[in-house]
Formats: sequence, C-alpha cells, structure tokens
Amino acid sequence: MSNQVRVAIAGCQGRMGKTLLEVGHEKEFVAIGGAFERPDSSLIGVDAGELAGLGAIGVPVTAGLQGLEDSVDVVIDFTVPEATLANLAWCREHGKKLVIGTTGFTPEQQQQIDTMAQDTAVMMAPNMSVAVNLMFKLLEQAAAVMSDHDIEIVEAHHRFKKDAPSGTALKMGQVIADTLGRDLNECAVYGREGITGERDRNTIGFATVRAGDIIGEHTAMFADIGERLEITHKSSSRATYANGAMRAASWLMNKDTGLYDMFDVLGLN
Ligand SMILES: NC(=O)C1=CN([C@@H]2O[C@H](COP(=O)(O)OP(=O)(O)OC[C@H]3O[C@@H](n4cnc5c(N)ncnc54)[C@H](OP(=O)(O)O)[C@@H]3O)[C@@H](O)[C@H]2O)C=CC1
Ligand SMILES: O=C(O)C1=N[C@H](C(=O)O)C[C@H](O)C1
Repeated sequence: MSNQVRVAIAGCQGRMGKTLLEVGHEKEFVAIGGAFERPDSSLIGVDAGELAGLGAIGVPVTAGLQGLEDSVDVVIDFTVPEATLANLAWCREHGKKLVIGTTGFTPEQQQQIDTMAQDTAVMMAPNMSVAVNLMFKLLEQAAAVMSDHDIEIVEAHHRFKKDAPSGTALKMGQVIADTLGRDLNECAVYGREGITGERDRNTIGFATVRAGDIIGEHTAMFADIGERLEITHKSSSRATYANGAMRAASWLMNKDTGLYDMFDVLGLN
C-alpha cells in the first residue's frame, strides 16, 4: 500500500492554491489527486500543473469536488468561509478529511465546523508555518511573565486580503488572553481613533496594515515604561504555509474524526 496522501486543492488558481500545487508536486509523500475552482471559472478543464507553472501533471481543474471521490483522501482548503463549509459538508458525506487554512469565519460558521468535525477528521489552523506556531508558544511564556505590560498586536498583509485582523493575529490575541485569564471578546480593542483617553491596561490592542504584496507579518508587543519586548514573525514565501498544509494532510491520514490544529500536527500540545 502506498504511503502517499492523495490531496485535492480547493481554489487552485488562488495565491495559496497555486503554491499548494507547486509544493505538493515536489513532495514524494503527496500525490495531487484533484484541483478545483468555482463552477463558473474559465479554467475548468485546464491542466492544474500548467496553471501553477509546473507543466502538465495530468490533473484537470474541475468545477468543484464532484467526481473526485475515488482519487482523493484529503481536501486542502485555502479559499473563503462559504466555500470551506461546502467542502467540509462534501468531505463528511464522502468520508474524506479536510485541512482548513481559510480564515475569517464567523462564530456561527465556526460552530458548524465544530459540529461537522465530529463525523470526519479536520485540521484547522490560521497559520500553518512551523515558526508561527512556535511563536504562539513563546507568547504564552511572555504573557505569563509580563502580565501587567501593555500588549499590542500589529499585523501587515497584501492589499488583496479580505479579512481583518488576520486569523493569525486573532489567534495570538487568544493565546495571550487565555494565558492571562482574560476574555478576548471583552478585552480586545480593534484600532483607535479620536480622543480615546488613556490606555486601559487590561486591553489587548490590534492594528492592521494592508499594503502592496506583503505576504504576512505579525508582531506582539509587551511594553512597559522604560522597555518593551517585541516578538515578530515575517513570511517571505507562501511555501512555508503550504509545507505545513502538506504535513497536516499526511498526519490526518491516521485520524478518523475530530477537530485538530497545528499544535497537534507538530506535537506541541
Ligand atoms: N492558514 C494559513 O497558513 C494561511 C491562510 N490563508 C488564508 O487562505 C485564504 C485564501 O487566501 P489566498 O490564497 O490569498 O486567497 P485567493 O483569493 O488568492 O484564493 C482563494 C481562491 O479560492 C477560490 N474560490 C472561492 N470560492 C470558491 C469555491 N466555491 N470553490 C472553489 N474555489 C473557490 C477563489 O476563486 P475566485 O478568485 O474566483 O473567487 C480563489 O481562486 C484566506 O482566508 C487567507 O487568510 C492564507 C495563507 C496562509
Ligand atoms: O491572507 C493571507 O495572506 C494570510 N492569511 C492568514 C491569516 O489571516 O492569518 C495567514 C497568513 O498571515 C497569510
């Protein structure tokens, strides 16, 4: 029996979709079993390898997941929340697993994912870079020691990004709030304007930059009078996210049901 995981790439013409095709094609433990786009895409029928600049790989872009039942084990989804939910419903119906990289879900949409993951295995993470997940651990340590510091999270991304703050920034805030025993819904401040008054020491501030082609930058600042600590991650390639997604797809092969994150995949729990 092959040790390869057969993946289908959702949104294969997107920024992450093309990177996933490139990275998946390079990995011996991965076989690209499918690649799909919206049904009205002009790319339906085009070879997915040609789309990603790899040359032909014999995998045509399809109008959704229908027809891929026999050629795929795991669907990898970096699209938009509505498409992710539809793909998860298909995975549940057909006994397939799902890697979710998409961000920007509402609490209600997250609840639907939690429910559907009771019937199939799902790995969901707002950032699949190994270094970013290590950063989440460093933030736990920093927050535990600097609990009375002013805590601010700053993120910067390309002009095309649809959601703000980024899923990674929100997770950074969640990790810090959990460590401090605060409720992020109550202590988060999303941007400031006008006569705001002095800073409330218990808040966690978020600031968002959208500009040009920035792939992804995140900083958590722990500031006091006289010094501040900044923990920063900067992405210079989307391949780091795709590497994490492929690792997660392979890891999911040993799971039947449940919702997992990158800490589970990396053994950081
Ligand atoms: N977890 C992580 O490590 C990372 C997460 N992300 C997240 O991934 C998501 C995608 O980012 P990015 O690649 O930059 O976005 P893009 O807009 O470049 O790509 C999204 C793709 O999904 C397609 N799509 C939308 N709806 C459907 C559908 N119903 N069926 C099939 N395809 C569909 C889009 O097509 P169309 O253009 O026609 O709408 C597009 O090609 C975002 O939420 C982003 O935050 C990004 C990087 C890393
Ligand atoms: O949209 C992006 O590009 C990215 N989105 C993710 C997020 O919202 O955190 C991860 C990464 O920062 C790139």
